[in-house]
Amino acid sequence: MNDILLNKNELKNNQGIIISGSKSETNRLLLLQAIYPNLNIENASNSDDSEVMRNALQLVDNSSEINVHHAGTAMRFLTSYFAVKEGAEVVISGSERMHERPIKILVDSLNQLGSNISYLNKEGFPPIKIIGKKIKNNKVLIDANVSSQYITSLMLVGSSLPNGLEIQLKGSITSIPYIKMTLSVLQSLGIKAEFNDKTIRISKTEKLTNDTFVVESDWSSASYYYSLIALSKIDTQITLGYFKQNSLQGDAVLTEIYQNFGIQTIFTDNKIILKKVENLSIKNINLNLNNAPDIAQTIIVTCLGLGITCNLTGLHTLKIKETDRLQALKNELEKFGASVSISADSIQLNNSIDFKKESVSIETYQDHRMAMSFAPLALKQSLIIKNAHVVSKSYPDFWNHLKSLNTSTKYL
Ligand SMILES: O=C(O)C1=C[C@@H](OP(=O)(O)O)[C@@H](O)[C@H](O)C1
Ligand SMILES: C=C(OP(=O)(O)O)C(=O)O
Repeated sequence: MNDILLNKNELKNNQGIIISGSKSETNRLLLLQAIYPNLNIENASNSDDSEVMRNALQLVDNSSEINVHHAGTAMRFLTSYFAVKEGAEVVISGSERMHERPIKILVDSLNQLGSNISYLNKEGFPPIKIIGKKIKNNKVLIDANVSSQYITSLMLVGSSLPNGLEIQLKGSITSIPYIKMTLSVLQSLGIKAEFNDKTIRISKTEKLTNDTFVVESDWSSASYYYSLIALSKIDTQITLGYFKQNSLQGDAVLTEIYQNFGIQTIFTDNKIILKKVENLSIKNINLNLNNAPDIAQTIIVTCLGLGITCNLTGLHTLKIKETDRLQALKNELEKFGASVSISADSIQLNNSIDFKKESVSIETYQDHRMAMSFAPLALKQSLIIKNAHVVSKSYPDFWNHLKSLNTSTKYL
């Protein structure tokens, strides 16, 4: 499968869609399962990124080469895992893009603790070589402004260290809900962990008091249905499982954000019903998405589809994700005739547009979220999504699920 043609269409009624488990929760739990083998994970993610994590952690040989492909969480979480595993000797590499995604902040902190990690190519970037060490130190300082994944990575190994771990965060803290997710996962398994102001403390824990964790489905994946419903007629609705009202995932903020686009979220049992209840007449929206960077692409494409201008801020991390997402969005949104400006941490969609008769071809830059965030625009005009298979990084079922709602999904 390469490119996919989405002819202009309306949503069809359906029996509801079950989205697989959150990749963020799953990748945390897989690492914890490697430390605490009795841990039982239910509704785990079927994403490529979780598969990469699973395979890497199943290595029996202490001396191995691991390729994490595009999986940022796997790259960062596995670095700490092997760095504190006495006797391990591994090389971790990834896709070309992964070798442009910085890791120095995490490596410096681990080496400060007593690890032995070196760069095989460019200083500060994967591939890296790790020689696992027994870590006796229990205090570490880390820059918190570039990626919360570095902090999660340290938190996940903290309870396995002989003296636990105290992590001091330096500077402003980015993507905070992901740190809180890690904290909640640890606490719910019975690991003593606290996060006050700029200090995180994880206590040494031999055994989990609760050894089953049910992963909630992935809210970032749900965002594409919010966009589809936002671009549909009043009363259109869709049911998604399995979600809960008290989510650990910051992207559950979708329920609030999409009220701006006339969408109501109804929680019933373990599912949500998204329903378009109003055609609101807002013309412009301003949002700081520092807490929910992964839904920025979804939201700006919804705005384009609805003819709303928008100003999204707090997005400095988008430049170091699967692609430079700010530049990629600008390139693709401008194909529709939109005027888009970007800065180091923001993006503005400045005008509304007229949709075209001919299909528009969307480049996806090896970024699953470029493919999935543009797909809902097929309710407004025909699209060709290039390299459509990229979605499997987080949501392998995406095109099949979309097809169950929309008759015309054609592989080219
Ligand atoms: O911890 C996690 O599971 C994630 C943290 C976020 O990254 P940053 O902290 O680098 O923004 C997010 O964008 C990513 O998709 C998943
Ligand atoms: C940024 C993402 O993932 P990662 O950083 O784990 O590659 C994402 O899924 O949008």
